[in-house]
Amino acid sequence: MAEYVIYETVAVLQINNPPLNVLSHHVRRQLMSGLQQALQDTAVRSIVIMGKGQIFTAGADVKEFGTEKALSDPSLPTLVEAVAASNKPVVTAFHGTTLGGGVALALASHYRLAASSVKIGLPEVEIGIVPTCGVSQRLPRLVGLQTAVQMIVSAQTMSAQQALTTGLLDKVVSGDLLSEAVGFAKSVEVQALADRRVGSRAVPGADTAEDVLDAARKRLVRRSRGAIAPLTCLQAIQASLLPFETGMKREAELGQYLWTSWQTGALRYAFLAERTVKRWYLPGNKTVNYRTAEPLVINSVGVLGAGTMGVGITICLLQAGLKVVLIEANKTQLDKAVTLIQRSLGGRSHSKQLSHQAMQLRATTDYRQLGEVDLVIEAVFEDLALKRKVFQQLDSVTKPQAILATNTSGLDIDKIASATQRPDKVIGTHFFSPANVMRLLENIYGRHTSPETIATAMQLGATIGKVGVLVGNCPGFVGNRMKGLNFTEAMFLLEEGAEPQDVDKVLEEFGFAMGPFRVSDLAGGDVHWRRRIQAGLTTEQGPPPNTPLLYRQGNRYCPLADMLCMQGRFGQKTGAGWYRYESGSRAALPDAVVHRLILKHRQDNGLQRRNISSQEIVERCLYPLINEGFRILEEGLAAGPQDIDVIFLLGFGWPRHTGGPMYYADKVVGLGILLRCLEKYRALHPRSAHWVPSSLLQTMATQGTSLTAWAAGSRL
Ligand SMILES: CCCCCCCC/C=C\C/C=C/C(=O)SCCNC(=O)CCNC(=O)[C@H](O)C(C)(C)COP(=O)(O)OP(=O)(O)OC[C@H]1O[C@@H](n2cnc3c(N)ncnc32)[C@H](O)[C@@H]1OP(=O)(O)O
Repeated sequence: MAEYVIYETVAVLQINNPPLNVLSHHVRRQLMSGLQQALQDTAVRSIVIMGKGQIFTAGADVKEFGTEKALSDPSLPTLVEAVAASNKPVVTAFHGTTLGGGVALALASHYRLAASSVKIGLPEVEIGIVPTCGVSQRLPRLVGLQTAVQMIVSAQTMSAQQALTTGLLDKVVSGDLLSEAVGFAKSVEVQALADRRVGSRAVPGADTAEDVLDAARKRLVRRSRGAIAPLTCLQAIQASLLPFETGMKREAELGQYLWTSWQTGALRYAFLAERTVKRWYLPGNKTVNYRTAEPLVINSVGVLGAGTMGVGITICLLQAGLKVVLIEANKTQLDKAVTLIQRSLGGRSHSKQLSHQAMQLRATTDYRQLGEVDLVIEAVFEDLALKRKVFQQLDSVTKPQAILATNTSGLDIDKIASATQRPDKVIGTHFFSPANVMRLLENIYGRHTSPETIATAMQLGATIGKVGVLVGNCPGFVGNRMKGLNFTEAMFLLEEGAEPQDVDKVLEEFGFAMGPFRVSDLAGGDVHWRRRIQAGLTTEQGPPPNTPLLYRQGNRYCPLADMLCMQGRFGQKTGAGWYRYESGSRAALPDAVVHRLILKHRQDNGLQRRNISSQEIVERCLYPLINEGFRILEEGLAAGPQDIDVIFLLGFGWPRHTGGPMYYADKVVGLGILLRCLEKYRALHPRSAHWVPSSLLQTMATQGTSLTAWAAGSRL
């Protein structure tokens, strides 16, 4: 609700809609009625709008979008224009975070005041809409085009000091906001309003406008990769160069275009899915869930292994204020890791100058130092026998109640747990590289993992700023199990006529930051080669004896990646992989060696080259992965499609504007079309089991059920 209180001649309208004061329909109604009351009351000479609680407002109520309430009277645009039209001075005073619609209210006001700790931002582009309600027209008039473009298109927040410097704020206050705002409102009651209306001003620096807009356009064309909101927002900003009323009309047209686009639905879904997965439960036993399981308190964590992952994990733990004991048997490696960690945390090599966070690190080669930690994360080489040995040791040196987590990216959690006397305290915590940057934490429960252990791993994820997604135990878990199929098909496309750069280009146009071959070169081709060797699919010398080159373990197989690895072409780190890299450069250059290798492979094996369309590349690379997602749901390895989508959005660079693989299948492709497509490719490629449609998909497509609706019904 919004509260209405009079302080002598000042009417104060306070938004009170915990926890984030979002501008839901009932709040807008009360604000509008408060505004009208203040305008009619002759004793009132000025008006203050502010918020109660932690923040001013997180903006429009995203959960209302797509429902009738979003545009019900008074809609946000109507409320904002009523503020702008007020003939009594309106002062917006904000604190905490002020986003989206909150900024719209402020820009329509005559004065803007804020607490010094405020963060101001326009996240609309991230949910695929234009900052309407006059924001795209008033903001450039107030702060100039350059800053407006930066705020609207980057969606980054601004500090109070920055906002003051750019002219967005009139005053930053450090005392009590309510009394400061009331005092300020009184002081401006006699001031004329005409030049306080932002809409009546001209955009400053209009002479350089074209340059600013052109530069921004070029940047966005390069970066947007199929997302329509950023460039549409830029068009709206450009309209601020027109007379205000004309610009407002243009803003409304562009606003309508995005408001009704499928991409805003997908982006909103992604926003909510990231929050939904926190409400975890076991798909096979819903009584075990985030409400019923209590996490243990974790103050100190051991990290075992100081390679790239171990270092990244240590950095996030220290950044979250936890104490860390880092164990590495190789002293040189340990010293190198400590330097990297200290550098990353802003400390220097002498302990006196270390940052407080870095001082919470104890680095040692001695396992026994793990005796007092509450939880250990093992990050040694990806080898089951090694991990089992390590877990046996951990079991003997750590206190009995300590949780033992493994950062495996696909090994069997139960097999690792069975090396200990405490399988209930063993869990998978799969970080993504670079671990201190990537926001995903895939948590994998084994057969014996206790609810308390799961709750602790999920809580730890939140503590270190990650989005934890709980999944069941299977080879590759959810992410790598699905992703593997994308690369398999990408390689088959090479056998049939494509080049690595063709496949990468199409998937980059679809929205991925990098196509599968560039990703493979970045990650290092040897990682998966070792896994294929361990799985008996290949050997260091080529196919296992008596094995046909193009078939392994009953399925079609492409040996091209193995052939590259046998030549020592592991990707960027060796200067060559699917592409070549000139010294010190990360630019992937098409390589004649690879071209000839593919050509020879086709010739040697009688594989016919044909032209492959972009559509086929998308279908071949993405649909098997999605089909596997349905299988994962069917097998009860993920609680819902949101969990799978969040894994792909945050761990694999899946383009956010498509919502994730499961949302994309459900809402963009359509389950019926997906099913028919899988059946078509199954007929063409009968030796690839991944084209066999999952029964869940078949049932849903046949019954015309929506995956998202099905999932919404089952979520806790
Ligand atoms: C005819 C032409 C068409 C034009 C129509 C015009 C209509 C008006 C439209 C446009 C103008 C205005 C636009 C906007 O304001 S868009 C909304 C902008 N705001 C956001 O995107 C806010 C995003 N929120 C955040 O970034 C964070 O939540 C945070 C930084 C504010 C707080 O973070 P944190 O403390 O970590 O909390 P959570 O993120 O976990 O959130 C807690 C809880 O609150 C829910 N929530 C957050 N923001 C919103 C919101 N804006 N609306 C509704 N609900 C919100 C969040 O989902 C969590 O709830 P849970 O899912 O149930 O756990």
